[in-house]
Amino acid sequence: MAGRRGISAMAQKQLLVLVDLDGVMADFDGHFLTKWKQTYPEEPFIALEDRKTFYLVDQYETLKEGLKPKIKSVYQSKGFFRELPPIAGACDALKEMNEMEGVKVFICSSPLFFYKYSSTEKFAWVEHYLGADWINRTILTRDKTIVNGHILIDDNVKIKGAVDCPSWEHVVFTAHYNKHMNLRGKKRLDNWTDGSWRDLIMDFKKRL
Ligand SMILES: Cc1cn([C@H]2C[C@H](OP(=O)(O)O)[C@@H](CO)O2)c(=O)[nH]c1=O
Ligand SMILES: [Mg+2]
Repeated sequence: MAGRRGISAMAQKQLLVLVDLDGVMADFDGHFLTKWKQTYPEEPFIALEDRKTFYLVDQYETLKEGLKPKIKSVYQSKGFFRELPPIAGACDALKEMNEMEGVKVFICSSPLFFYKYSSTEKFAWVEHYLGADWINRTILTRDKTIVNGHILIDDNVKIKGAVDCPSWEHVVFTAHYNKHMNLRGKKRLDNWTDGSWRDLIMDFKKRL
C-alpha cells in the first residue's frame, strides 16, 4: 500500500505539457500562403506580417467576397497537413523537453471538421518529425478543454469547449495574427529558438 502511495506521489510531480501542432510546431499559415499563391495566382493574398485573425477565412473574406470555397480547397486537400514545414526549433525543443526530469509532453491538436486527410496526416507528421514513439503521446480532439494537463501551449487565443475551467493553463504561442491581441493576462511563448521555453517549463515545475 505504502509502495502504491509512493508511486502516485511521484506521478503527481510529473508536469504534463500539452503542445498544439498547427501554428506551434507546424507552419499552417506559411504553408497555406505558398499553396494559395500556387493554386490561385489570380486571387489576392495576405502577407504573413499582415495576418490578423486566427481563422484564415475570416480575414480573406474581407479582401474579396466568396473566397471561402477556394480557401477550403487548399487546406482540405490531400497532403496539405503532411507537408506542413516544422516551425524553427520546435521538434528539437519538444524532444529535449520530454527528456527533462519530471516532464511529460503530449501533442494536443484538432483535426479539421473535414477530418478525412488532416487526422491521419497529423499522425504521419508527428511520426516523421518526432518519431514513432510520439504517436503514443498524440491526442487529436476537437475539444481541448476536456484534456488533462498543466500547460497547453497553443496559438489560438480563444480556446473554447465543454469545460469552462480546463485543468491546464493556456500559454499562447506567438504568431503573426495573435501578436497584437490582448491575452488578458495569459503568458506567451514567442518561439522555440531563444531557449525561453526552458524557463517557462522550470517555472511551472516549481509550482507543482
Ligand atoms: C481552418 C483553420 C485551421 N487551422 C488549424 C487549427 C487546428 O489545428 P491545431 O489544433 O493543431 O492548431 C486545425 C483544425 O482547425 O487546423 C488554423 O490554424 N487556421 C485555420 O484557418
Ligand atoms: Mg494551433
